[in-house]
Amino acid sequence: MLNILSGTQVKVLDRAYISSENIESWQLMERAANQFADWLVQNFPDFGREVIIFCGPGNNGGDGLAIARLISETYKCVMVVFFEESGKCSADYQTNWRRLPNSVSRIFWRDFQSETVQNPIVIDGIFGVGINRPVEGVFLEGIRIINRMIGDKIAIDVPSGIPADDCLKGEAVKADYTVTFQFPKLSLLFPEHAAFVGKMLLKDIGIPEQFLGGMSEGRLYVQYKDIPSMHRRFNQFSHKGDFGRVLLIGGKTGKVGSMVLAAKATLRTGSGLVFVSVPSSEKQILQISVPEAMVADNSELRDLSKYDAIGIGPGWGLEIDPDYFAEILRSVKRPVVIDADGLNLLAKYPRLFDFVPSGSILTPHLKEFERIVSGVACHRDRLEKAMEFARKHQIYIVLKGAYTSISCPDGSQYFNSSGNKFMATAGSGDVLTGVLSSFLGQGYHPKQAALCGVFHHGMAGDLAGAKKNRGLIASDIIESIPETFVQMKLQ
Ligand SMILES: NC(=O)C1=CN([C@@H]2O[C@H](COP(=O)(O)OP(=O)(O)OC[C@H]3O[C@@H](n4cnc5c(N)ncnc54)[C@H](OP(=O)(O)O)[C@@H]3O)[C@@H](O)[C@H]2O)[C@@H](O)CC1
Ligand SMILES: Nc1ncnc2c1ncn2[C@@H]1O[C@H](COP(=O)(O)OP(=O)(O)O)[C@@H](O)[C@H]1O
Ligand SMILES: [K+]
Repeated sequence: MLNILSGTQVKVLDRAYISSENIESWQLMERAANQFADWLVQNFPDFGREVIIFCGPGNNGGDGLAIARLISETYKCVMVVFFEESGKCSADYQTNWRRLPNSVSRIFWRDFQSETVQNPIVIDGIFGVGINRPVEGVFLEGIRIINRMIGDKIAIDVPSGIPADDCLKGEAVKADYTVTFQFPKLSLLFPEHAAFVGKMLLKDIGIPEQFLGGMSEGRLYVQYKDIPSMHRRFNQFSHKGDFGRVLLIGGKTGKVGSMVLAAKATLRTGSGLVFVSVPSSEKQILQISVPEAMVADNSELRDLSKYDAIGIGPGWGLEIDPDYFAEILRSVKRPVVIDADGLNLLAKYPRLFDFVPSGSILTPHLKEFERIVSGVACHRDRLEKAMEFARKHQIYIVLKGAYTSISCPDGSQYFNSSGNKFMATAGSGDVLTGVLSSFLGQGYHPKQAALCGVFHHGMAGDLAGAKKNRGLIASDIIESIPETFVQMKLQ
């Protein structure tokens, strides 16, 4: 797992690593520039296009200059636009300025005429994580020039203007791609910055993970390689009971489809027995749509101790008696998954939080979260509030969206890397409820259930999205869940 450090820690990390490896700081910059240049050459193979690189006065600009040198023999025309005379810039900027070959043209920002270039590749190296105040003056002009230009725009590390860990105040470069180094900077994961970051690419510059671990601030980025070892293994003699009995509660008239999706997803994630509680008028729909599931009648709801996991809320409606909900929560003696109307009921009747079993997993999307903790200013604020909430109630908050975050009662916060925009379609969240309930029922610790569940759900969405693109529907995610286990070679 990759630690996400704050912007101010990047310099500390750099220094510590450089001294432990006995290398020069420009050599680390060279690795970053090489990674960027390799990606550029592979992805933009029209070498006749002009490449314009905007270089600010710090190491982000230094990266830009190193990149200019590295690509100067591949692209026919490479130009550096600079803002300060080299003597006033960072030491590694100066080193790379001296190493610029003659074939790279250099132009002072005020003399640059953007109208004279046609469809260039524009590289933004004005500021990276070292930005420490809102941008104004010449650099703001630079950002505006980039934003006015027409071409492919690629930010080095961070789109200039965006603070590494906070929300943008003012203007910033609107990039199509951001190639970031070592770990994703926190602010690249904020929904408010989507139009600035574009597609994020993560490039390793060779600082070992354990090095970052020593500086951990409790924020981690979860990738494919982290997941298989988190799974429980089952043996050849495993039986239905080992894979868990799961109960799902929800699905009022007109919304029973949410229970159909959740039940199918629970089964596809490997649960042994799935029971569903829906209003009696909806039972038949459920039985016909999911013959593998059993419909729980009210008498079965009296003894909740026989279920290994319970998922509550999709399509439930807001008319549910809060005392009935409280009774369910009180009588379950283990963590539950709460989604959709389960969350809306908690927001409507906050006293219900007192009954939520510790270790439970709550899965709000941004709106649902805001109903629970009103007054959210931006994503930074949301993440802090989610963290506080998780600690206070000793629960897991799965804040859904791109880079879904998982805030844990122990103060750690994880960011998921799988998933895609095509999953923003009705019922995707119901599928997640099923996946999470299934892992809880299979005996996973709630943290493992949350991390594995969110990752597999996103990965299933990626597999389905590769075939269905924007035609993806929630059922496609369900059908792709088994492939996620096959690809990870899970037993
Ligand atoms: N391990 C890694 O990740 C690696 C990171 N690397 C790269 O280094 C980048 C970080 O470089 P960095 O620290 O030099 O900061 P950077 O963003 O270039 O700007 C700082 C300069 O701008 C100034 N300044 C700040 N705000 C300002 C404002 N609003 N308006 C005007 N000026 C402002 C500030 O000076 P000040 O005025 O505050 O004294 C300073 O001169 C990082 O993003 C990545 O690209 C790789 O090369 C190697 C490995
Ligand atoms: N742009 C995106 N990138 C990655 N995942 C996404 C994106 N948009 C939505 N998702 C995922 O799809 C699911 C949508 O859930 P939710 O908003 O509850 O949908 P619904 O209420 O329609 O079931 C969440 O798991 C979320 O993380
Ligand atoms: K930048």
